[in-house]
Amino acid sequence: MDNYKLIEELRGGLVVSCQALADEPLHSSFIMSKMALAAKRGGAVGIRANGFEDITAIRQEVELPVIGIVKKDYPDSPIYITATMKEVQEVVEAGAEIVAIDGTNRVRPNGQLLEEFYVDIRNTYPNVLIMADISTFEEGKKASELGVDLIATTLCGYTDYTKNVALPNTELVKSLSDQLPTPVMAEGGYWTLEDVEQAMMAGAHGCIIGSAITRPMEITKRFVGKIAELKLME
Ligand SMILES: CC(=O)N[C@H](C=O)[C@@H](O)[C@H](O)[C@H](O)COP(=O)(O)O
Repeated sequence: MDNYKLIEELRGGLVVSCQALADEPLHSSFIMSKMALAAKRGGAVGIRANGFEDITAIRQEVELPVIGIVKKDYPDSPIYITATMKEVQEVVEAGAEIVAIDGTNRVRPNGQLLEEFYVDIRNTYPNVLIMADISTFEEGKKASELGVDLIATTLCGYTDYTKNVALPNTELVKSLSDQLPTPVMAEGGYWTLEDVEQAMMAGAHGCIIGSAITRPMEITKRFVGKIAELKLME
């Protein structure tokens, strides 16, 4: 599929993020591949996944566009989503069509700035689509000016300077969608049908949901929390 068609496939659709890190109960490529299958049967238009093994297993199970990332903690660096070319290579070799990278203005663990990293990716993998995971409007604007193919609001709430922002941030989706030519995926903290409605009304190209669909421990906590709140009111 050509890249223009691929971006169109995501329009008005739901991408399901199928991720469970090593410390999570469902950590398993097999389980993630079945989560992806369930998402596909439910009507998802794409999958977001982490790491070579999960992306490969998902690729074998479903024929949907995959947004690949590699989460890795580097000492002394706050950047953990696809931080260097090594992680990009892993995503591309696993077969993802889209690589999502940290799209903030923070310095990468290898000292690179976003613009240098972006040029390296384009030069090395000219056919791979680049999604910038950003946390603020300014970061989205810069990523758009660089020429990324897609912007996602993934990191809003997860950088030092946005950690107090309430999620989901549909206002950020609106300002990005209104002012930039680059398609914007609403991502981060989408839990209800109303949240999704607001994001789509705000002009989102599509919505990416993880925890509310694929993290049963978080889903359980949410219900348990509600019951605990009700008990306090008795
Ligand atoms: C901040 C960060 O590391 N986000 C990660 C990015 O891939 C995932 O852990 C999230 O699940 C994903 O962004 C979807 O968001 P939510 O799970 O809130 O629907």
